[in-house]
Amino acid sequence: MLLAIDCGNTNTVFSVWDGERFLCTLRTSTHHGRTADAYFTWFSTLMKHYGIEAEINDVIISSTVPRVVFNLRIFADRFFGCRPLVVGRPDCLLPHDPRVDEGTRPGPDRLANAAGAFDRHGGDVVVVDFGTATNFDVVAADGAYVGGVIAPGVNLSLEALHSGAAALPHVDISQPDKVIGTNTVECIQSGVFWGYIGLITGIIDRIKAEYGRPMKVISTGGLAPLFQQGEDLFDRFEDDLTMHGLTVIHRYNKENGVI
Ligand SMILES: Nc1ncnc2c1ncn2[C@@H]1O[C@H](COP(=O)(O)OP(=O)(O)OP(=O)(O)O)[C@@H](O)[C@H]1O
Ligand SMILES: CC(C)(CO)[C@@H](O)C(=O)NCCC(=O)O
Ligand SMILES: [K+]
Repeated sequence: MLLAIDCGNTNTVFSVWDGERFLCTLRTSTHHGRTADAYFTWFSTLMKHYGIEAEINDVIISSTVPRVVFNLRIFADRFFGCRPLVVGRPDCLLPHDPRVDEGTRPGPDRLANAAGAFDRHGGDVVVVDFGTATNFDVVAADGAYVGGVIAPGVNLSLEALHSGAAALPHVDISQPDKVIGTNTVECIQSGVFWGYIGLITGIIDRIKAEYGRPMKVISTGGLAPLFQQGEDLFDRFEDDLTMHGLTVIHRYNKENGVI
């Protein structure tokens, strides 16, 4: 079985894939100091808790935080006896090579999103991924990742207001009923929520205009549903898109004899 690890700047997600479906999805915060032993203690405890018996013999990692890969490699080697595939490294093949400026290293989560979106929908897709950053990943007709947009994430924007302005409290995101807030919290929520609606709409419209062909818009990431409510921004929401992309990349490497 395959263990797919999606390590973001805020959270790290482990999913076990049996070849047809995900048996479980486990989430922890990202810490570069976490050791291989600590990962295994956490992972095996939760697997036992959910009554899942999985014989893992392959591991694939997408990490937007380079430093955590060291301990995750030891984790894969020590507990599952395998050399993990690390997306973005030269020895991990991609079904379609990205077309970006020379020297650019697209985030592995974006490469996984592109592989997952192409597998499910074919090309001419834009993926909107709501993580620490909000990124828009454009997948061409032939499946290549061809770039996109990186914007500050929702929680990062809220945090920036709180840390940069002495009188502004920490606020959680929610959808305000109206735009004109009548207290500080409502004003912040309005700014970030409606500002974000404008950002998403504006960027998607501009991407479509520049791209010049009809495109599908797929959203992913924990906060995507919040922006879908009552708005017609995305064609689909697919929570497991990055993980699905990792299984696609793993399968491609297996078929091509890399592992
Ligand atoms: N309705 C909500 N209100 C507030 N926070 C939410 C809500 N829904 C999800 N979240 C949080 O939003 C964050 C976004 O989730 P997601 O897993 O997509 O990105 P992340 O893990 O934070 O980012 P990264 O992948 O860059 O580490 C998570 O921390 C999640 O707990
Ligand atoms: C944009 C993020 C932070 C989104 O997780 C990640 O994909 C990343 O670190 N990317 C590297 C730069 C790039 O994608 O062009
Ligand atoms: K993510």
